[in-house]
Amino acid sequence: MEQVRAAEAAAMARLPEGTLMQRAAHGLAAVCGRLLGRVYGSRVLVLAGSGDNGGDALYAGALLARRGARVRALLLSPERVHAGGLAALRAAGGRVTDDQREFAAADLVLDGIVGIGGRGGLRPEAAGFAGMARRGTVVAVDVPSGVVAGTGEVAGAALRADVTVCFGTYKPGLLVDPGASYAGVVHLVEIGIELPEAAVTALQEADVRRLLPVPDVESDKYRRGVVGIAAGSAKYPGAAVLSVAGALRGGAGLIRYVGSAAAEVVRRFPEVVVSDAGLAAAGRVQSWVVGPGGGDGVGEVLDQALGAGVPVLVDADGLTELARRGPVAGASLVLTPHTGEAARLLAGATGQAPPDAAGLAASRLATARRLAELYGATVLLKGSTTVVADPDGRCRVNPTGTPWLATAGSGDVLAGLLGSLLAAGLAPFDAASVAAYLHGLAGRHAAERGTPITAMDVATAVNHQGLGELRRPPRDGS
Ligand SMILES: NC(=O)C1=CN([C@@H]2O[C@H](COP(=O)(O)OP(=O)(O)OC[C@H]3O[C@@H](n4cnc5c(N)ncnc54)[C@H](O)[C@@H]3O)[C@@H](O)[C@H]2O)[C@@H](O)CC1
Ligand SMILES: Nc1ncnc2c1ncn2[C@@H]1O[C@H](COP(=O)(O)OP(=O)(O)O)[C@@H](O)[C@H]1O
Ligand SMILES: [K+]
Repeated sequence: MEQVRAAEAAAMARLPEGTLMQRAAHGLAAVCGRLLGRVYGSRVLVLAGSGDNGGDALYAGALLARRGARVRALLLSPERVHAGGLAALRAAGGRVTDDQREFAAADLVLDGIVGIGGRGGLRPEAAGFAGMARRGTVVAVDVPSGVVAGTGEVAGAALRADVTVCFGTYKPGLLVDPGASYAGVVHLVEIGIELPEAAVTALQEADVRRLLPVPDVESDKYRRGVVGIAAGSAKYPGAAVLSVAGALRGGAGLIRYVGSAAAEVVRRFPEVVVSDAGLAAAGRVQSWVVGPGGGDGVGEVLDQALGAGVPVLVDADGLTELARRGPVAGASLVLTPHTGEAARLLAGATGQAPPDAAGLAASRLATARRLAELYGATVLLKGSTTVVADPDGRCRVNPTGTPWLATAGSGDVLAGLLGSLLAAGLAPFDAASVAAYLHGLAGRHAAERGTPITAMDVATAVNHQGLGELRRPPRDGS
């Protein structure tokens, strides 16, 4: 958020005073007008805190009042309210109220309590609104109050918005849970600020299209990439089948499977080359996937993979084993923990007791970054919002996915898919973020009818036609 402030300061220095706030307020009022349909005669409540966020809300309230809305403003700190915003609202016919019942009666509530200047949990006078019954639409100004704009963390209560109108740039807190679940539909209003490359980004369809490997005339199966899958055990043979299913859809030219589920794997996928000897006997690969359903023998498998000189993806039982050892040097590593595994990994690296997994889910960006730094690895932290952190500090939030993906074995499919992209030569950070993107889209496609899906449905859906389009260059060649 420091970058946003610096960019705003630079723009403000160029522009007449108040220009950015006026742009923000006009964009905000326009969205509110569309949501209301008929502005004239509608009831609007502005919740105004003491900073510029309250200023935006009051100016937008004034614009709606000029169009005939009955606008009331509830001031959370009347002595420190944005004076210009309040004067504009009054001049337009709006009034100040202290009647909290306006909240339930309003057709539209503008949440201008705090924006990017919010610190700590909402103060008690504001927190009460978080749980209050409402009839109308709640529109958050820039960010739902109570959500930390830079991280998506929520310290205590936050206002639940139907729509968030953010200014200049999407704040990470609108894209990462738990914050994202408070934001509703997010609209961006351009206010003319120029930002440096953001610390947290999200892949767009065009990025995925650019990154996904497509075979050309010179390709052969080895050049397309060979992925090695060391997964499954007597107890969990299914994990082997599912990670191979994911890998087959990732675009590698050949899959070598090593482990005790070789018979199950070839029965289902005759195209896979299998062996039940060690990794060294498997032949050359360009990446190893270690751990899904790995069972007790996973330690030795991990040792062999780490010594193979190719990128290694460690998942599931492999992560538990890695946590026992703590950070290892030498290999290019991708770790794919859910929050429970992340807790173990943190404990393994710090020697402290494992932190509470729910707490890690509430601070997803910080958790992924910390693990990436501690293990010198690319970390894909799974869950309601998947985030990918690189040891070089970059971070991506995955924009696709659906809660239907929370089904046994879907993580195995993701591991195979990601391993396949590594073998095809994508850098670990790109491979992880593209895999999460495709996995999330496949999950959405499989769950299109709103019925439960299986992990194998997800793997199959990666080949769905819509996703296949991502591998085709656009017709204009751009
Ligand atoms: N700086 C700019 O040029 C622009 C800023 N804009 C708006 O300005 C906002 C940032 O404004 P500010 O820097 O004034 O900060 P905010 O208005 O976001 O918050 C600061 C105020 O809120 C109070 N506050 C902090 N934490 C609180 C909490 N937990 N509970 C209750 N009150 C709390 C503080 O005492 C302070 O008065 C942006 O989010 C955006 O809405 C827009 O107008 C666009 C242009
Ligand atoms: N609430 C949720 N919303 C969206 N995706 C989820 C949610 N919970 C889990 N997922 C996704 O489902 C997959 C589950 O993987 P994982 O936890 O490894 O399960 P398993 O080990 O059974 O395969 C991950 O891709 C994860 O991001
Ligand atoms: K707000």
